[in-house]
Amino acid sequence: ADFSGMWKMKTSENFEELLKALGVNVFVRKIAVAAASRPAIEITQQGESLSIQTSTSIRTTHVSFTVGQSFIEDTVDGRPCTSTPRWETNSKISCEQTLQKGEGPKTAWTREVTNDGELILTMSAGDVVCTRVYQRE
Ligand SMILES: C=C1C2=C(C[C@@]1(C)C/C=C/C(C)=C/C(=O)O)C(C)(C)CCC2
Repeated sequence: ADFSGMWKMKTSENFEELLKALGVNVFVRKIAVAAASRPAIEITQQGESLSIQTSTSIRTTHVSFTVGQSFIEDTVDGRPCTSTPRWETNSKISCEQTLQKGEGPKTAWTREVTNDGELILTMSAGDVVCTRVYQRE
């Protein structure tokens, strides 16, 4: 599947609950929820390699990875982890994360391009799952 494009968010559910499950305090959660309500996502893909830039008013993150190869990124609450992305289907990438240090709930993300051209991101922490749906600009 092709994840490339400029994506804008259509819906988000459980984002604040995700941050709460990760122990983010209410003050920072409110800032993050506000900032993450209007993200600009830019994905470029060459074969199995993806580069994802996630821009918000207060923080922009940039990850590049090749599916099947572990890489280092931050969890959504900003903690360094080792991520291992793999194809779950030919249009869905599943990525398990392992914290580099310290303890915390098990985190993971999935990214999927649907048949009607939407991008679905799920981020999980323990049994809390946040689902965000994007459309191409
Ligand atoms: C603004 C964000 C902030 C945080 C994480 C992030 C980066 C949340 C954005 C996530 C998005 C936009 C995900 C997506 O839609 O892919 C922290 C909790 C460290 C706190 C500071 C503000």
